[in-house]
Amino acid sequence: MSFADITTEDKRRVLGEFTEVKAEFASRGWFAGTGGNLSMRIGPYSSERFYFAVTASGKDKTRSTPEDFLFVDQDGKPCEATALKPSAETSLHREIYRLTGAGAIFHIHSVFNNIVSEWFWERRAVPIQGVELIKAFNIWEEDARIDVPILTNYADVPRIVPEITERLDPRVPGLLIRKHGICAWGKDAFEAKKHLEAFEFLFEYVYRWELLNRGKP
Ligand SMILES: CSCCC(=O)C(=O)COP(=O)(O)O
Ligand SMILES: [Zn+2]
Repeated sequence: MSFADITTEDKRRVLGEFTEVKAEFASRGWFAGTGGNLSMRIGPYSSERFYFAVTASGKDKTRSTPEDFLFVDQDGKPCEATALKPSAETSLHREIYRLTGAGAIFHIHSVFNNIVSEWFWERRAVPIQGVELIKAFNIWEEDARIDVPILTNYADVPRIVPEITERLDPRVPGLLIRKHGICAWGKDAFEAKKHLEAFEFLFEYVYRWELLNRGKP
């Protein structure tokens, strides 16, 4: 199946859902300074061939316009004639889709995700244990522990890709990039949003817990 076989109705459905999620994240202040990018997969999937809608690069993502998204293929190449440029971080989305077959990937910058990524940089992971919201990742064991990987924030974005390949943990639907932000994903937009919200809650928890424990005897 090629991109041409995807129905207009399907494209409208994806873009409708996409527009809603983007507006919701904008209302939370998750796109400061044009930072952040979102993608949603469309059509059938194989790790060698897939398509997704992605936010256009450099846009003010707090606004809704007819030029907010474009469709690209597994190589990040536009599927239709367009003057829009895909997100500068499309290579991260491509690799996560290739490895996981996810249905949506959301990347946002927040103060809490930036701070914890620096605080735990020497460990290359943020450890989180026993907090209820770990269950949002469908991890139900008693006192579960997860380690959220932290990747190097290379200015040349494609250089981050091999670290995704190496560090992605199938149990943990998110990756931090040092002093940059998080990519969180799920089988569809609903699940990717749930995961992103859970990560942001957990990062704020970790931040506050570390602060509270400074100087504790
Ligand atoms: C001004 S933020 C720097 C780029 C970035 O990290 C980001 O998330 C937005 O890049 P895009 O190309 O997707 O607009
Ligand atoms: Zn970013």
